[in-house]
Amino acid sequence: MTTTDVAVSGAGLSVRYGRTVALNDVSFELGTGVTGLLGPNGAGKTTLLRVVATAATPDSGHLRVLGFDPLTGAGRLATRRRIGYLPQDPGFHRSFTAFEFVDYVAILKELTERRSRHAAVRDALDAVGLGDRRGSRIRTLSGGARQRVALAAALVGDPPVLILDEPTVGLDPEQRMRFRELIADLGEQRSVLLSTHQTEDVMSLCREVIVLDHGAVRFTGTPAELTALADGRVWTSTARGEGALASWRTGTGLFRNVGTPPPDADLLPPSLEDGYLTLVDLA
Ligand SMILES: Nc1ncnc2c1ncn2[C@@H]1O[C@H](COP(=O)(O)OP(=O)(O)OP(=O)(O)O)[C@@H](O)[C@H]1O
Repeated sequence: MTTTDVAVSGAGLSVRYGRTVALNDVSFELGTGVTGLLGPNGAGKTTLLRVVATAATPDSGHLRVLGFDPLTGAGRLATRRRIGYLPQDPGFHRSFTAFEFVDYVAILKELTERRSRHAAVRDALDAVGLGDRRGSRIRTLSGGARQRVALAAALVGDPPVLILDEPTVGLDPEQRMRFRELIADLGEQRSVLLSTHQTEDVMSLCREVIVLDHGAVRFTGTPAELTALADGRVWTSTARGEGALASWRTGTGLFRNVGTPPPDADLLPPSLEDGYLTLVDLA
């Protein structure tokens, strides 16, 4: 990545909660496109997203968002105007309509001029396909539509950087596919940081992947490079494989194993999930 491509960068970021080290010396760069953030529960993903979205302050380290320093007062405001954040729990006021909720977020983002703000709210709801539902109360919407309202709130004001915390969680396969289409479109012009447990989302959407484990960056690279970590490390066998980090009987009755194969193993091409498992299991 050349310096001019870098929209967001972090260096040596650390966050502690009492004795828990949530982030430990994390450095990363985001360019245009979708960057996936993978990691086991408690790895520090939400903490990192909150730091980038200026919702949490690191104990140490540096952050740059589009040339601004969000850790200073003036830089924080400039950053907030340029970042859209979809948190894990958007904290909806369920009696709000979709329009009222997105408008409320737009006010928090300090879009103060009413007429242009309302136009921005309509644009954001149109972008997520909810233009005709903007008067619906949030409590009457399906889970997928609610997630789209949360995405519209992140999109209002058309920020060039989007931070999305597990946006496809709880969605059915069709809704997930629709969300993927939306996120892919958004990533064409913007920098999107997407935290997810869905390795398929990463494979189909992301230009780059960051793997966090125990608060530290374990991997940065392309989805193909993450997959390649498990080259020669996935095999099939009639019994549970010795030397396997993970081993399970598949629908065919044969075992699929990930780990260190025996010399005569029947090797399989790895998936991105295999690469990820290899990495975090070896931690
Ligand atoms: N406000 C807080 N107070 C105390 N500990 C916290 C707080 N927020 C996070 N932690 C701890 O920091 C660590 C990282 O949590 P974080 O939520 O960032 O992980 P995560 O990778 O997003 O997990 P998940 O995939 O389960 O959402 C965990 O050990 C968590 O318990």
